Parts: sequence; C-alpha cells; structure tokens
Amino acid sequence: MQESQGKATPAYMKNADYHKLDRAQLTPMMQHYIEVKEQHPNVLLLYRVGDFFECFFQDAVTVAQELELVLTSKEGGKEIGRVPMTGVPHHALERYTALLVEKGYAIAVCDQVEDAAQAAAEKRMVERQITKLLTPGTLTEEGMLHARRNNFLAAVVIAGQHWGLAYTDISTGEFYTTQSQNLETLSLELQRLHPSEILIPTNAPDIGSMLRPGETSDSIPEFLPDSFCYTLRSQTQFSAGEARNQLLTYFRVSSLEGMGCTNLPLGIRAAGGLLFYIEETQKNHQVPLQTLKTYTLSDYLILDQQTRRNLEIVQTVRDGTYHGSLLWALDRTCTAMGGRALRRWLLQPLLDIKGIVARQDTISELIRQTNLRDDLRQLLRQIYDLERLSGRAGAGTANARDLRGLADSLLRLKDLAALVKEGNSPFLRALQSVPPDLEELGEKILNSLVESPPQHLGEGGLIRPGVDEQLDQMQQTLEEDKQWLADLETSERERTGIAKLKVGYNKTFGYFISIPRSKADLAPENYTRKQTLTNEERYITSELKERETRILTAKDDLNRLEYEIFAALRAEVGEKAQQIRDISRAVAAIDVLAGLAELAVYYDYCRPEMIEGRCLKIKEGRHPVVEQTLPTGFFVPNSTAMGFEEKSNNPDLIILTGPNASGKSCYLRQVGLIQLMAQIGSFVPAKEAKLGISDRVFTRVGAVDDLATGQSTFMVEMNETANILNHATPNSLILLDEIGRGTATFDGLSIAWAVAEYLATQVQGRTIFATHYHELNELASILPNVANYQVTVKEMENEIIFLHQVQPGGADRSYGIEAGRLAGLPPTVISRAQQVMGQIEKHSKIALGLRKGLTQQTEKTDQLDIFET
Ligand SMILES: Nc1ncnc2c1ncn2[C@@H]1O[C@H](COP(=O)(O)OP(=O)(O)OP(=O)(O)O)[C@@H](O)[C@H]1O
Repeated sequence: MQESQGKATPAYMKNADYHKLDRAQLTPMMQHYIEVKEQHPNVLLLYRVGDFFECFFQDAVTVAQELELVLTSKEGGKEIGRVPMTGVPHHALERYTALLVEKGYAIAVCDQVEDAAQAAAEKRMVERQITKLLTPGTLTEEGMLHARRNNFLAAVVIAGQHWGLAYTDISTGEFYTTQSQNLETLSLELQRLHPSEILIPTNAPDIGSMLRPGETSDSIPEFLPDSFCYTLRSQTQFSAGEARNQLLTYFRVSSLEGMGCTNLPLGIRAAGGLLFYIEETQKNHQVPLQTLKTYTLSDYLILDQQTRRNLEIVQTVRDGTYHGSLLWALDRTCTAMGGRALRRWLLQPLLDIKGIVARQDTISELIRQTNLRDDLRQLLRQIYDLERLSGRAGAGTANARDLRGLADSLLRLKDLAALVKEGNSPFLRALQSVPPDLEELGEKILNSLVESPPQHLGEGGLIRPGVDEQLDQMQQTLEEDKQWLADLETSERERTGIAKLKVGYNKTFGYFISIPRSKADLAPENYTRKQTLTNEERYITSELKERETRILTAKDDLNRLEYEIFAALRAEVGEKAQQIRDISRAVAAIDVLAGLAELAVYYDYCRPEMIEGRCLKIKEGRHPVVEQTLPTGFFVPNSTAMGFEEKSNNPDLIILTGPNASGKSCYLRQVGLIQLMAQIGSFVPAKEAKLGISDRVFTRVGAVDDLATGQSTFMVEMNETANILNHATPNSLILLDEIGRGTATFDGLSIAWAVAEYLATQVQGRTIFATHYHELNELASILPNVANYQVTVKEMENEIIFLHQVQPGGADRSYGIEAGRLAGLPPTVISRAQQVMGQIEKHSKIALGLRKGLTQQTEKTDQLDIFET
C-alpha cells in the first residue's frame, strides 16, 4: 500500500502545549505571555507586539484555525526553538475578536500600557496588561453587538426542582431575576432569552472553563440545552451571603427589600453571582446596571422552542433568516431601541388584558392621528441608541462622537414631549415630560464638545473654546508660540538680510534655521551652529528651542486636559444612565406602537377584542407574513371560530383537510400568529377578531429530523406531541400539522386519531389539526366539539386550481398523485400509483371500521375500534 502524501507536521507544533516546556528556557516575552495566560487559562490571549496582537502556543493554533489565518512560528528560546504563532493587525482587533466571540470564545486582550520607545531606550520589555476581557455575554462594544437584538448574560442556580435565574444585557443595563420550580420551565425561559452566555456555579475541577455550544461537562445539568455557551463559576460567589452582599454593595443599598426580591433566595444568588462575573470581566469599567427587577413566568404567554421556531417568530425555519419572519413583517420601528423592544414583546406576549388594552389604545390613537404618527416617526428616526450610549458612557468607553449623538438625542426628547403633549393614551403620556436635568445635560454636552470631534480620544480637538479657562489660556499661548514660529522666517530674513534663510524641522534637532553656506558669515551672534551640509549651515537659537519645547509640551498638556474635561462630562452622563434608560424604554415602546399603527393602517388590520375565556373568532383573517410576500389582493382571507362563546356551538377542535399545497399549514399558522400578535397588543390582519387570552400556544409542524440529537423524525414528532398532551390546558391554542406521518400508515392514523380524541375530550383546548388522514373527519360525527373544515380546490380537466378557501366539511382526497405528476414523476409511476390506490381503497378495513363505528352511539371518551375485521 502506498503511504499517504500528507504534509508533515511543522516542527514548531511540538511546542504547542506550553505546559510541557521548561519555562526557564523561554524568552522573557514568552514567559510573560504564559504568566498572563495563566490568570485566565480558559480564554484566548491576544498579546500586543508592535503593530500586531499575537497569540502563541495552542491559542495560536485555535485562532489561526477559527479565523483562517496563517499559522506561523516565533523563536521561543534557544533551547526550545520555535513555537506556534499567529497574529492580527492592531487596527483590526475589534473585527477579529468579534468573530471569535461569535464563535463562543472568550478573549483577553493584553495591550502595551506604556510608550514602547521609552522601554526600548531603557533596554527592558515594554509593560503590558490585560485591558479587556471579552466574553460572549459581556460585550459593550458597538461593533460587536447586534443593534436590534439584546445580548443577554444569564446566571442559573438550581436547588432540587427549584431554580433561580438572573439575566442582564450590560450594554442596555436591564437586569432581571426570577425564581420558580420545575426544571422544564427553566429550559423554556432560557430558550426565550437566548442568552449569549450562561453562568453555572460548580465545585467541579473544570471550574473556570467555558463551554462553547455543543460542548458538554458533568457540571452542566442534562436538561439544559447544549446550544448555549456556559461558563463554570465558583459556587462561593453564588452562596446566599456572598451574592446578597455583592448586590447590596453594587447598588449601594442596605436592604434588598426595595427590589422586591427578598422572597427569591435562588434569584438573589443568581443575580449576585452574575455581578461578580461582570466585575471580573469588565476590569476597570464600572457597568451601570439598572436596579434589579423581578418578574414571574406566569405573567406571560408561554411559547416553547418548537413554537417559536414553527411560527417563525424571529427567524425562518428554512434558512434561519430574519427576512420572512414575523418580526420582519411587523417591524416598522425607527430606532434600534424600538427594534429590540418589539423583539422582546414578540417573545414575551402578555396575559394581562389591561396591559394589552393599554398598548391597543395607543395604537388606536396613533392610527386616528395621522399627522402625529408621521411627525413622531420622523422625530424618532433622529434618536440614537440612548440605552447603549448611556451604558458606554457609564462604563467609560464612550468616545466624543457617542456623547454628541447622545446629547442630540436628549435634546430631541423635548421635541418629542411637545409633540405628544395632547396625547391621551398611557404610552404617549409617559413621554410628556422630560426630566429637565437631562435636557440641561444634552445642552452642556453640545456646548462643550466641538461639532465633529475625532474618533479617538487623547489626540485633542474635543473641547470648544470658552468651556475651560485654563484650557483657553493654554491654547492661546500655544497659538502665540506657533505664530511666532510661523513669523520667524520673515523676521529673521529681515533682520539678517539673507533672502534664502529658511526655518525647517527634523526629528533629530527639532526646529532649526538654515542659511546657504555662502552666507554663513552673516549669521548673527545668537545663532548656534548645529549641522553643516554641502550647501547649507543649520543653526538653533535659545529662544527657538524654548518656544519649541513649549509647543511640544503644551500640545501634550492640552490633550491631557481636554481628555480630563471630556472624561468628567462622560462620567456625568454615566451618573444619569438610569434616568436616561428609563426614558429610553418609553421611547422604545412608543416606537414599537407607532410602527404597529403604521402597519395596521397600511395593511388594514383590525383591533381585536380581547376577552377572558376561550373564544377565538377571526373574521377574514390573513397570514401577516405570507400576505406581505404576495402581490396586493392575492391573499385569500379565511375565518375561524373556535372555543366557547354564548349562543354558539363553536368547535374546540377543527380537523382541517385539503390537498397538498392548498394552504392548510398557512391557515394553521395564521391563527397562531394572529393570537400572538393580539397578545402583544398589536392589531391583527383580519376584518374583525374576538380573542380569549391564551396561556400557551403549542405547535407541532412538519417533520424535521433532529440529527444533532440523533433522534428520528418520528421520535421528534412523538416527543413534541407528548409535550403538548401533557402540558396543554383548556386555555391553550394548539396547532397540529400532520401528526403521525413519520411511521406506517396504520400506526400513524391510529396515533393521530387518539391524539385528536384526547385533545377534544380531555384537554379541550382550542385545536386545529391539519391532516391528510381523511378518516379523522369521522370524529366530528362522534364528538360534539369537533368540526371538519377543508381547504378547497377546483378540479379542472387537467389541473387543480388552488382556491385557498377554508370551508366547512372534510376533503375526501389529497390529490397527492396529481401533485406527484406536477412534480415530474414518470407517467408509469403515476398510473401505477393510481392503480394501487384503487385497490387499497377497495379493500381497506379502516374505512369499513369507521363506518361501522359511526352507527354506534359513542360517548365522548369511547374508543373506536377502527381495526375491526
Ligand atoms: N389563503 C391563502 N391565500 C393565498 N395563497 C395562499 C393561501 N394559503 C396558502 N397559500 C399559498 O399556498 C402555498 C401552500 O400552502 P401550504 O404550505 O399552507 O399548503 P398545505 O396545504 O399545508 O400543503 P401540504 O399538505 O403539502 O403541506 C403557500 O406557500 C402560499 O403561498
């Protein structure tokens, strides 16, 4: 056999694991790299060397692989030889670290903290320190965050069946905690939040490690989804005492009473442990979080992971894109804050009718007042991301442009308040008064900072004249010195009579006066010769040197002072972060509602009547997303009536049949989406709607192999179905598409029958059950709360026309063979299929059994023997 011709492993790879090397033999820089690395062994270390951030050893191998960079090597020491190395240019650091963090890595940035030239002059290694620790859940950098999505960091404490959860978005400051029992609900809540990182307390030896999605550890309880990043933290920080103290210290309070969390011991432990982590990762930056708020899961409609996925709430199932999702169809927000809020609302619909009605009232008012809506949206477009900008100001990372953006937006708030001053609905009223100190702060910033400040701080050019007396004085002296220098050439030419005298500058001598050699004897007495060139002599004077020194030091002093003034201004903003964020949330809410009003007008949505109870009535409803993807007027509206309502006999369960591609799935989802939209307070795509509040929406849609967990299509389907049957209540909305398809026909039909029967008789939630098993239509004649509906088609000679109309009655055919023909199956296969179908229909015991069962008067829970021979 021939040997494979693979590339030989480079020699430096034997040094990838530094633990195996004799440290004393390493170069001083490599020794320092390892020293720093060992402070955070589980993160990738990017280490500044000249104009690059470099990685060595195993980190170099990982980074090169993940970022597709060249892996090369660097001298590690005489006895050791070369070690693996890779690097990125310093100016591209943010871009590369963003990619690594997105892949679930944590990164420590070790930067030079002194002038390298100074260290070189003193023949020592330049001083370096970790200046940033970036983990997926603790980002604040603008370029690393998605503007319209929160970036949550969560912490979880579990005690038996009880659990506590705390989460925050440190870029916006929101900070919440809750506590509950039943571990399954914890998993659901985590899936709703989709945190970028979850902290888990442990005592296990892998403490400190960070698990990227898909990686496992014994320290992570099995029921937690493995699709998240987990960071294992010391249990001590999550102990009741430590966590409580941390919260008290952070919020500078003497009791937790005001936060309303004293009865949530596990929630407090999670929140305190989370604060320890923030403190550790944010290094020198104090992150201004909002006061801890508590919430209860039972305040919101529960959506499990499948339902969020199947209803394509924030991304599509097919390719995971935003385009084509419900969020895409509804989002008409003008600010990033509004975009984030709409996303949160959609993932957390309300149960409280009062809350829903308050949102509806605002939408109604904004629909009526077209001018107000237009002006409002126009104004909102000029408001920057106040939540994140104030956060960066508080953390000391905002630059002067950020502060100007923030100030501009703060001043817009006054215009906003004036605009909504006549508003009646709660969300408009919330904006009617802007705290005067925020306005003053905005003005102060605009009066202090120049109109277009530079991107980087520390280079001066930030502060306007007239802001600081000392700064103005220094600026004036500097200007005078510069002017003196600018005039020097002319004045010295006049004084000496040498027309070719020039003032120049070079790095070695600084400023000098140059005279042609032929005129050297005319040089005045106060000139000191410094250099002789072929054609010229160069001189300095004591005054020239004095002015030069003054100019150079004055520039440094000026920059420093400008930075100090700026930093003080920034800190002032930081102190007001909480206040700014409170009003930002009101701005975000009005942005969402104005967007929903705009949408309602554009697509002619109606205001649903929300009631306690189980009625679900939609007149001429439409699918909000499909409608937008079709040309105007192409979508066929359909009505729905389910659940108890006085003087009506609405069914609880609808068996929906119809040919392939007729619109069953679309109808089913349309009902789910309308219910969901109504519970976030939105208007809905329908002529009229009367909707009872749903406690949960369940969906079981399509057949998707879950290869990642090694489960078969059928097992996934059965798990999801079991989940629904075990958790649905009479107030739930249940949408089932094709149950029992992934197994043999008889097994499938039997399961589908039993599931439908159980839902109609035991659960009695409102259910739509789409199926190709027409046999299920028999249920309607047995159970009073079941009705049959079908999506109709028109049969022509050689084709079927899809009418997409949902009408009472059951379909008796699926036209599956016609669909196969349209898809291009060979004619012989089609005709054989028709032949086989004829035979099956003739001899099927199922149809016979069903007919027999029908003739018996069956009680609600009676079972039907469909396999009787
Ligand atoms: N009410 C409607 N008005 C206009 N077009 C519609 C309507 N309902 C569905 N459609 C169109 O028909 C296509 C097929 O619909 P859908 O996927 O819901 O069919 P289906 O009956 O569930 O099919 P199958 O049984 O094969 O899964 C959709 O992609 C949509 O474009």
